[in-house]
Parts: sequence; C-alpha cells; structure tokens
Amino acid sequence: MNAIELDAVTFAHETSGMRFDLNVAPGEWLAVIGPSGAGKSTLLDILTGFLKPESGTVRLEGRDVTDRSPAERPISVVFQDDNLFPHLSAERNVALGISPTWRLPEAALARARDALARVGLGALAGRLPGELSGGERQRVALARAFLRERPILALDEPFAALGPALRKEMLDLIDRLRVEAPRPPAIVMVTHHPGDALGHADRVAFLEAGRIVLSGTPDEVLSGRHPRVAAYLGATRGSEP
Ligand SMILES: Nc1ncnc2c1ncn2[C@@H]1O[C@H](COP(=O)(O)OP(=O)(O)OP(=O)(O)O)[C@@H](O)[C@H]1O
Repeated sequence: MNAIELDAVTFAHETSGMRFDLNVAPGEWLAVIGPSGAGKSTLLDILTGFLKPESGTVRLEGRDVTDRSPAERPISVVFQDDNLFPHLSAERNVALGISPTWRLPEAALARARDALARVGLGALAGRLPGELSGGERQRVALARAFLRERPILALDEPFAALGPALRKEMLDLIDRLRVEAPRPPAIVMVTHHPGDALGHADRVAFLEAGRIVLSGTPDEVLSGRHPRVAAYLGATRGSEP
C-alpha cells in the first residue's frame, strides 16, 4: 500500500490547469522541484487538504481523503515560517502536537522536552519562538512534526529562509530523525534548491506547467539529461548559493 496516491487529480487556478498522478511509498522522501508557477504549492495544498481537487482521488494510507479537511488527514506540515504559537514556549508548542489541550499533561511536556533535546534544543525548551533563531524555530517545528508520528510529513520550503550551511544541517537532522523514528514518515518536500535533494531525498519529481514531467532518483533527474530540467537547472544556478 502506498502512503500517498494522487490519481488523475485536476485543479485549475484562473489561468493554469494542473493534473497530477503520483504515488509515494511508506517512508519514501520525495523532493518536488520546478520553476516558479509550475504548481508545487498547489500539489502540496491538494495533498494536505487546503485545496480540494476538481476531479480525481487523493488516497492516503489506502484511504480516500479527497473530501477530508487538513485536520482529518494523517499528515504533519512544516511551512517556511509561522509554524509555532508565538506566545507559547518551545516545549508547549511541541507538546501541543501530541496533546492539543489547554492544560497540557506533564507526560506530554516531558515527551516534548525529550524531543527538543534530540534536536539539540534541550537547554532552550522554555524559550518563546521570538527568542529563538530562524533555524532553531524550524528545529522546534521538526521536533513537533516527528513526535506526532503521522505517516506523512509535508515540507513546504521549510528551510528557504536559512543559509546554505544551516539548510544542510536541517536536511541532516531530518535524515537522523527518520532513522530514529519508530516508523519513518513518507516525506514530500517542496524546495527551490534542487541540490537539497542530493544525498537526502530518495526521489525527485520535476514539475512544469502543472504536470510532473519527470520523476526519478536525484542523480538521474538532476543530471540534466532531460532538456526541460537542464533549462530549469541552468536558470536556478545563478541563484543557488
Ligand atoms: N490563489 C490563486 N489564484 C489564481 N492563481 C493562482 C493562485 N495560486 C496559484 N495560482 C497560479 O497557479 C500556478 C501554480 O502556482 P503554485 O503556487 O502552485 O506554483 P509554485 O510552483 O509553487 O510556484 P513558486 O515556486 O513561485 O512558489 C501559477 O500560475 C499561479 O499564478
């Protein structure tokens, strides 16, 4: 059984039509790349349930969730920013991932502290998000996402605001959290940095004009043998740090 199946899913914004067919295996890490406007965010929004497709089926863990809201789907999402409640400490933010109640039980807080220690933030568990750096905030968001143990993790350019060295650190952290997870989630990661996939993702999907044009191992796709991918890589090279 696949973790994710998008079957003939269509969606049209005012000027652009999309159609996606995609399978992601349990525990597989898929990076989604492609030019601006290709449909990467739309694909993720359909997967997470923020957009409802016009036709087709979204199946997660074998269950048809096409009409289900984001909260009803077995997914955690980490965005580029605004993942955390600004008035709550890091440990409370993480604990809310497993115990969404106002009066957090001590057991949930203890698990949250443990999760923060595993991402190197044990000493900062009591800080508010505003008292953490951008990279630290994303560590908190990742700690929460992995603690929830949802079968699917959607990453929407989570490290776009970070410099290349920090991005690499974060990708390494995901590698480690995957290995340590009782059941590693399937990951779909939208990124504007194709190089992020190398050494981390299992597969890369290249999107253009609302279609998945090519899907393969990072080495295959990023070799640039496909002319459309080569054109995209050529265009991004100038901006790739
Ligand atoms: N709310 C909207 N209303 C109308 N058109 C939209 C809307 N959101 C996206 N689009 C259009 O749909 C297409 C795909 O947009 P999408 O945001 O999915 O692309 P993307 O690959 O994520 O782009 P980027 O890399 O710039 O974030 C684009 O042509 C965009 O202009």
